[in-house]
Amino acid sequence: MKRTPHLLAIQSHVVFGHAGNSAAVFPMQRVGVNVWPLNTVQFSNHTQYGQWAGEVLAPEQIPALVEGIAAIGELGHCDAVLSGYLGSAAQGRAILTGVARIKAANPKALYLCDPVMGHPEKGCIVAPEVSEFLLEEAAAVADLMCPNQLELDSFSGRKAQSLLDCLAMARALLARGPKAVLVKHLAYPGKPDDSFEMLLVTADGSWHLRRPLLAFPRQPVGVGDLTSGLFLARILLGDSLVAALEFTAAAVHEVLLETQACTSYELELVRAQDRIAHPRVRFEAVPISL
Ligand SMILES: Nc1ncnc2c1ncn2[C@@H]1O[C@H](COP(=O)(O)OP(=O)(O)O)[C@@H](O)[C@H]1O
Ligand SMILES: Cc1ncc(COP(=O)(O)O)c(C=O)c1O
Ligand SMILES: [Mg+2]
Repeated sequence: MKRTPHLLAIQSHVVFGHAGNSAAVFPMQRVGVNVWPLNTVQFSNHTQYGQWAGEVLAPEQIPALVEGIAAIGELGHCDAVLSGYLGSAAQGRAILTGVARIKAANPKALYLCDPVMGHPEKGCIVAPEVSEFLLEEAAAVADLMCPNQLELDSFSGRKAQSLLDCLAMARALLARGPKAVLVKHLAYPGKPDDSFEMLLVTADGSWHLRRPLLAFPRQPVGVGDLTSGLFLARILLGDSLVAALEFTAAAVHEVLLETQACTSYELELVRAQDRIAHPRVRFEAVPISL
């Protein structure tokens, strides 16, 4: 029988609704991964409501919790680490300490870093020390990085001018260490208005994927976290990087269709669970040749 993979997911938790682990844990479980959620914050709701209650986890708790799992002899079973929103660079460094400990226990373990920087237009910006940490420290350790366009622009210090420019920026990030860069959401002058696009770049090639852009009165939150989580889950389940991208795009699209049909602001993950596990739509990742 095939072993069920184990994944340590280090990101935020919201009591109500879906962002961070509250967007990613259930879908990763639903596709067949054992998830170990380590919540970096516990907030009442995601920050795009403009108000919330709750607390941030002290950075030293992250390696302490990892050490606790080592103490019961289970750390070597960890196949991957996922990290998302960081409250501070100190929390990021604590995650890297945890990743180093896990890689020592299981050298095959993968680390996916979602370099969450927030959306300035939605009133959510991370401190400059966090973006600097992500580029200068986390990129060197991460096996996979999943920025959106804003995050890629921030790493590059400029705005992308074309699809080829996005590709060049993703390759520059790849050169800092990751084996693959998934740009979860592309934006560039000339992109068709009705498409939502993603880009995968590895040492072996580059792939571009398009899916329909759906209309929402208010953009749902947690889509990036859902995307990174499903991408890593499918890789652990044995998909190639390209197959994991195609599955993820389809499953996320199914969630958005369900969310749109319910006219809900929060992602309809429970209602969409069968569609997550068995997406009915399919989008092809097309190789880009220069
Ligand atoms: N097919 C789609 N149609 C419309 N909006 C989408 C679609 N897919 C994702 N989105 C929206 O696009 C954004 C996702 O962008 P991205 O920058 O990858 O992620 P996030 O901000 O969630 O990390 C979110 O605002 C999400 O609600
Ligand atoms: C607590 C929390 N975690 C994570 C996120 C990231 O969500 P997204 O996937 O939309 O980038 C947000 C966004 O507001 C948030 O409030
Ligand atoms: Mg995000």
